[in-house]
Amino acid sequence: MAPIVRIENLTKSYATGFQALKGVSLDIEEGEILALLGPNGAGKTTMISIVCGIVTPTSGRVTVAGHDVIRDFRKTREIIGLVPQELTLEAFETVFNTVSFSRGLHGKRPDPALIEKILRDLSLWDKKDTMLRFLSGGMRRRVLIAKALSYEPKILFLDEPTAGVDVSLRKEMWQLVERLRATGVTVILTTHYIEEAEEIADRIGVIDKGEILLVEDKAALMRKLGRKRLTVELAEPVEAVPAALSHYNLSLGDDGHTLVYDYDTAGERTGITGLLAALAAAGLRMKDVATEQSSLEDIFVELVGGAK
Ligand SMILES: Nc1ncnc2c1ncn2[C@@H]1O[C@H](COP(=O)(O)OP(=O)(O)OP(=O)(O)O)[C@@H](O)[C@H]1O
Repeated sequence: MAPIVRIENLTKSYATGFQALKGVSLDIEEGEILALLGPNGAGKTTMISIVCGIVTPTSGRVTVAGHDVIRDFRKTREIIGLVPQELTLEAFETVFNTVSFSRGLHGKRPDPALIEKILRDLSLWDKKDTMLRFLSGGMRRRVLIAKALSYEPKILFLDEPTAGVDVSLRKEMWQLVERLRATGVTVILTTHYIEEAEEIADRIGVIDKGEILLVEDKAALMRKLGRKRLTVELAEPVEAVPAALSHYNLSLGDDGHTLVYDYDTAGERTGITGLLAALAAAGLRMKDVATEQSSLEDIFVELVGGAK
């Protein structure tokens, strides 16, 4: 199937001469949840803004459902919902009217039942008659999402949807994204919360200094770059790693009470069985064994740190 969004060799130099994007190419598949991770200033908002037709690229091309985002601007804007970072809302308008108005702006017939459903899904229904200026920051952010959903986009861009949102609301938003995906909507979100990407994304893109460092299926990424650590707690401490175990590259921890073994999860053989047998053969008694898996955060820090 052709990708729903195709980004080809996109560059962007701002009037200041700053090059925010340096040749980005990316295909986004219909129905997926793609999380874009990257440090501040990486170029995430610039890229999203170009896809949404708000910023013009310096060179390169973007198509949405086969339509060029510059030439067929109207068509592509109909398909895309954008939830921006900034909270720009009409202070004196009510929640319900703002969201309904947004639907009308996109040329859709009024649909109060749909607006009600969206507001209920976002826990905003009890605020429907409240003026926007009386809402909290988290509620305003949800109004921005409701506005974008009001015209039933096929693709939804969320620029840091949960920044400054409390934990329970963040979880609610994740559930909402899941429900949207279940209805076939493609979701692209930028985030600083790696936990968020780990929780909800199908694929993860890492962007830094205007370049895509990688785009990969989340599970494959964890398998490929993930490392595991086995920590063996010894019944009696040792002063050094026994010579018979030297080829395992173990390190001694906790004043000789633990032996630590790092291994690659991508390898066919981890060597754990052999290691445990060798420990027993060397006369070391084990009190406990624990493993931990590197998180997406470790992987991200390694990638972006390594690119500096
Ligand atoms: N209108 C502009 N004029 C000049 N430079 C800009 C403009 N907009 C963005 N930039 C610069 O381009 C770079 C990329 O910005 P962008 O907002 O795309 O990053 P981001 O990855 O979204 O960052 P954040 O996570 O902080 O939102 C930054 O260095 C920013 O200062």
